[in-house]
Amino acid sequence: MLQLSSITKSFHGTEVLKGIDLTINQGEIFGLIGLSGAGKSTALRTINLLERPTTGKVLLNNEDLMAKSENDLRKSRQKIGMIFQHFNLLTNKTVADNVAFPLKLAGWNKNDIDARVKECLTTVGLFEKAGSYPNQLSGGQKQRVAIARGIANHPELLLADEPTSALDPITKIEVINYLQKINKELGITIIIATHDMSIVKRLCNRVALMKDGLVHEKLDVLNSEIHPTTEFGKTFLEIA
Ligand SMILES: Nc1ncnc2c1ncn2[C@@H]1O[C@H](COP(=O)(O)OP(=O)(O)OP(=O)(O)O)[C@@H](O)[C@H]1O
Repeated sequence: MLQLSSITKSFHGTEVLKGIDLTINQGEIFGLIGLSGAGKSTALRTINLLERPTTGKVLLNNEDLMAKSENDLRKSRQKIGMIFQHFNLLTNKTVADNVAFPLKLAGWNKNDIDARVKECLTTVGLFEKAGSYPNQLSGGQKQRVAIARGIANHPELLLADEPTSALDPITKIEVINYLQKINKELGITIIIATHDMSIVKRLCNRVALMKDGLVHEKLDVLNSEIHPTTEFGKTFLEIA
């Protein structure tokens, strides 16, 4: 469903992505792993053009996102939800209004928004918190609201940038379980950038190990095990 082709990204003349090629299949949970600074978050953010690649192509269902007009790109982006390490909720809006936000932007009518907000909050087990404000919630609850917001517009793809890094180990498992649920029950393809190998082993079907702005090795995750073939891959998996 998604193809990244020869993606490069430079910031102020420094190339931080040096030619990323990746194909992500419909329905999989794919991990971007690697050391700090390897380019995981930047690679993830090129997928919805939050970071526009310097060169290369991003194909979503064979459509070239970089070639689209602003209006068409806005529509394509509605197929891609995103969640972040620090949740990025609107603190002055209720939980329900946070989830409603992308639907308002997409021009939904009020009745449809209300029904969809209820559905999404129920999916993440938080309907009873609809009227609360983000600062009244725990970290895990905030991330679940962010997941509800991320799936509100029926995306095909959810991008997750370090989704559990700000959470304690127990809460982390709770969030992982909800990500698994939306993948299985709603068929949403998920791409996760993370350092956290425990979530990768629990959740992902495949991973790309990144090093210095390149995909160093692509690996299958089978029965929560990853068997790298390169020296760097073996060392990384030992220490991670
Ligand atoms: N907006 C930016 N401006 C300048 N440099 C940036 C910007 N965003 C990322 N970089 C640089 O790009 C490189 C890759 O960063 P990125 O955050 O993608 O790595 P990462 O693998 O996700 O690291 P971490 O695990 O620490 O989040 C780093 O050297 C970083 O400093």
